[in-house]
Amino acid sequence: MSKIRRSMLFIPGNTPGMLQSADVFDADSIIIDLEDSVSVDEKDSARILLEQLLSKVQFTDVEVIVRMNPFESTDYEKDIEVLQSLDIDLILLPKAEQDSVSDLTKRLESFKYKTDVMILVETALGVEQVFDLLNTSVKVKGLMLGGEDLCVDLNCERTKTGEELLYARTRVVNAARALKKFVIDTPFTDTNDDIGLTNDTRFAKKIGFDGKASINPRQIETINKVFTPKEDEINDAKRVIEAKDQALKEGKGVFSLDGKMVDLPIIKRAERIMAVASKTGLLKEGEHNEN
Ligand SMILES: CC(=O)SCCNC(=O)CCNC(=O)[C@H](O)C(C)(C)COP(=O)(O)OP(=O)(O)OC[C@H]1O[C@@H](n2cnc3c(N)ncnc32)[C@H](O)[C@@H]1OP(=O)(O)O
Ligand SMILES: O=C([O-])CC(=O)C(=O)O
Ligand SMILES: [Mg+2]
Repeated sequence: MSKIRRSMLFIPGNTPGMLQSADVFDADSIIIDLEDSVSVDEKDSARILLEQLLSKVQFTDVEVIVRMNPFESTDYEKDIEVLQSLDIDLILLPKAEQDSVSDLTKRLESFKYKTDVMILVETALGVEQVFDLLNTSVKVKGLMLGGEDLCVDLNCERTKTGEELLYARTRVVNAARALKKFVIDTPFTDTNDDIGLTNDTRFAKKIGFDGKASINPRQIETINKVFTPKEDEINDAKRVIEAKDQALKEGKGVFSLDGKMVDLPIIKRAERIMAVASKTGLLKEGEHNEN
């Protein structure tokens, strides 16, 4: 069963206080950041802190991701050196473009390193290359869209309603779905605007993202709620699946439920809702059988 990734919490890699309690916030994944939230002077100490933390603390209920520094930076080599010895789930490669994704995946393959890669698409060129980036290696499992850097590169305004990201958002979702990889939306950076966060997260879900990045623990509950199926959705999905089982016995491919047509795409949607409900612990044993 693939992992559930509704929420991913960024934590600056030079903040021992925030890192100690990283697994109490209910985020599905944490992203320990060595890149833009850590100043140049603090990069070495962040790498040391990361090694110490992961040698002492075992995070069992949360996926652990580390955002490294970009390919062009002097810290890239130093990060790879440290990451090779760490037991983490994913490396997040920022400013992902063809050269950097090829370089990182080749190196990881050459040291037979078991950790996989998530790419951070946040340049205009990265958006245009996204299908090929995801297709570079089986090590690339999914992507995150980075709206802040992308808007700098695009020289556009960064608004709360995000019209400026529409092309990039739909393009990265399409590429990820075409290749069966996961796809995570950019963070909403006003930590005091829960209505804005809710609207932005609902929109991300509506257009196909699996989850959304966050920068503050106060954002996690809202994001998880949007990406978790509601009780009535689960009940409707159960009824579709029960009706499908009955229709199959009767040899019917299409049937009507409450006056609405049900055929294969609607059944697949119901099965997907049940799969997410199952991964979030909302079903009783035996209620969902993923095959
Ligand atoms: C564009 C990008 O690249 S985004 C990714 C990189 N950016 C980041 O990683 C930023 C991460 N977030 C943060 O550093 C902070 O949340 C900020 C700067 C945005 C806001 O800081 P504050 O206003 O101090 O946050 P707030 O008042 O909500 O903090 C409340 C508590 O949550 C903790 N907290 C805040 N953010 C985080 C976080 N991301 N992870 C873990 N704990 C956190 C604080 O330490 C504080 O704990 P305390 O009560 O024990 O002192
Ligand atoms: O990782 C993210 O989603 C945030 C980020 O770097 C950006 O928006 O530039
Ligand atoms: Mg960025």
